[in-house]
Amino acid sequence: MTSNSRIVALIVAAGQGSRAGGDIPKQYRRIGGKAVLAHAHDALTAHGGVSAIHIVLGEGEEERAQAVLGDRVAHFVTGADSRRGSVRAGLTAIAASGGADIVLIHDAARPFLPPSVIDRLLAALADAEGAIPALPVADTLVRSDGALMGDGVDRTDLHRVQTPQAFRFQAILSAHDDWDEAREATDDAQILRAWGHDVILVQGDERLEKLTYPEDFARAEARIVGARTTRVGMGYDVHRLAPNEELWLGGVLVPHDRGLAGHSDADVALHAIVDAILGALADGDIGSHFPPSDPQWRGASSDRFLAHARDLVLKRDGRIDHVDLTIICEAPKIGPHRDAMRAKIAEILDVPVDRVSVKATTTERLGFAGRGEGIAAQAVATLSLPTLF
Ligand SMILES: Nc1ccn([C@@H]2O[C@H](COP(=O)(O)OP(=O)(O)OP(=O)(O)O)[C@@H](O)[C@H]2O)c(=O)n1
Ligand SMILES: C[C@](O)(CO)[C@H](O)COP(=O)(O)O
Repeated sequence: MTSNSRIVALIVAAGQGSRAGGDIPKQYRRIGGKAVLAHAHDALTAHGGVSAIHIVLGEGEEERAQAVLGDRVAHFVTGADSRRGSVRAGLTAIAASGGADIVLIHDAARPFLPPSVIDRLLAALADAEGAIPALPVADTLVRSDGALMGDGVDRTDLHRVQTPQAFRFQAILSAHDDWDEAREATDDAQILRAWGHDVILVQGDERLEKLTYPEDFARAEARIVGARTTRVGMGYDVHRLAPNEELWLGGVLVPHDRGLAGHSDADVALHAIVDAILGALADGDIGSHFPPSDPQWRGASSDRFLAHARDLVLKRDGRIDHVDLTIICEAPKIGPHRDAMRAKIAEILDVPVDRVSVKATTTERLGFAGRGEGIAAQAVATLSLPTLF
């Protein structure tokens, strides 16, 4: 694998989910408010190396799939009666749309995919045409003899095999094309191996468990709901007060004899909140998302920057628990505008207004704010994010 390798993900989601029961196939059921298929898509997209996602669906399921995927992007392919047939249909579609160097074949029914597993798989492809995640079997294994226990099975060297399975694309495509249709195979690594290639085992992950039976969903739900962490970020910004400028503060146009100067509308309060949210996400700062050198942000309303920060939180399945803003200036008085600012910030962040605090202070006429040369703002944002990975 080189850093230029084109890595394409293939999610198989054309099964009936008959063992899982329920009214709809398991890939469309929700865990933590998000469809199983969307979890799998997000996990693959979150790995920066994946350049395209193909999803194999049951016949006529495109609308249902797009409904649960929202604005996530994927190429849809119609599947077959067996998982093997569905994978083959997906590989054929990838070949027809430009091919790939590497393909990651993944069950939609394995929604929790840590990026570290993908890293291990891709690294292993330096030494083989295929690599799969596997976990050693830990329990005692026995055959059943009706309701009775039969002979024990030696568990030495036995592993549970998971997905995604990583392959050099041409190798797995050829192996599938050459496979005897009369035989079944429960995974793609068997097909590659039967064609004469080595497949490397890398360490799998307990979180990758496949959703197969009804009780698996309750466990998955408990995992995602329980596993959240609180993140706190802080932001600070200053802009200069200048004549002939409008004064935008906290998303509100405040009447004043001067306004704040800057590349955008210079709303120092919203900028501080954006940086606080980005800080909690550990995702750079406002300048790295909206470079001042980019002319498209000249005079831009800072509402857009704050909406962008909100969307980054939502994309990570996060929630904005609280924002605390302090505006530091001698004038104008913030009190008369406080409620309008709180309402506006809450509207942009799409949170109840009681999660937004706006405070103000002077610096007792000391420093640049005290002399009325500029306005400063600082903010603290508290987020709740999933901690699965
Ligand atoms: N004809 C099929 C069968 C399975 N799959 C996909 O293969 C993955 C793993 O299969 P499995 O857990 O066996 O899913 P189902 O076949 O849906 O389950 P069941 O056997 O209980 O009906 C699932 O994401 C499933 O959607 C597929 O794309 N096409
Ligand atoms: C491919 C697979 O996920 C590897 O463990 C598994 O074999 C697919 O599930 P199935 O029940 O065998 O269809």
